[in-house]
Amino acid sequence: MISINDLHAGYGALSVLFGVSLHVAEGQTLALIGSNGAGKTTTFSVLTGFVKPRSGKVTLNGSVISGLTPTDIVSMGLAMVPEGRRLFPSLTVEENLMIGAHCDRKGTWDLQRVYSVFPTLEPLRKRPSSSLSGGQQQLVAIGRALMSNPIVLLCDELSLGLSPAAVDVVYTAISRLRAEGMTLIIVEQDISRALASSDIYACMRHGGIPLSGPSAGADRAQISSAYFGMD
Ligand SMILES: Nc1ncnc2c1ncn2[C@@H]1O[C@H](COP(=O)(O)OP(=O)(O)OP(=O)(O)O)[C@@H](O)[C@H]1O
Repeated sequence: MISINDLHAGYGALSVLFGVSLHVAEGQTLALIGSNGAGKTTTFSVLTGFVKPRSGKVTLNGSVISGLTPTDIVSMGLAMVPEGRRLFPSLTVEENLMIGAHCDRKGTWDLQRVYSVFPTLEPLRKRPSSSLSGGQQQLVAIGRALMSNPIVLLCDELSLGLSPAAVDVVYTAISRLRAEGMTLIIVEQDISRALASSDIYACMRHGGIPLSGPSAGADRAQISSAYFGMD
């Protein structure tokens, strides 16, 4: 479904990614975990076309997407829920959702399907997004990304700044999407939450992936060692 092969990337003189390779099969959820500065956001920036890789290749459903523009990458079927949600506060829920549909990619996601998967949004559809709770706003941000009919959805730190109750709401939404067969890559700092919400995990450190594997039965101590760089 999505394959990332030996990706190297950075900013000017700074090298950040040193040979990142990941593969996510159709319907799988990958949790990308790692401490601050490990390179998770940079990986997402390369996947979405905002940072050009220095070398390496990303393929989506067999087509090379690395090096394409962000607009072309969305059209090819890769969408992202950005850290901090980035909704238009004065626009209504429905207007925010419709922004995701502008790429005109054909598929089964439309307003009706978003409301059926996230039923709490429908009664709020005429409300400005700024009047919603943090958890509800995160659902709008996820719904907006779905409106582009992605093959793969990237979610960057969905729980950041949310109350524990709101985080539960958001991860219930993620489990619904998994049940719908969506292919997901989530960045999540909470290791327990990340493992509980994914099929496979990859632990990132210093721009590489020292540890990866199935989430079920993953060795927490080994992950903590890779996460914090302990031997
Ligand atoms: N736009 C940028 N320009 C220059 N350096 C950057 C830029 N964005 C990130 N970096 C640097 O790249 C490295 C990796 O950062 P990145 O944001 O990818 O890590 P991260 O794992 O997502 O961490 P965090 O959880 O803090 O977002 C860090 O050293 C960071 O300072």
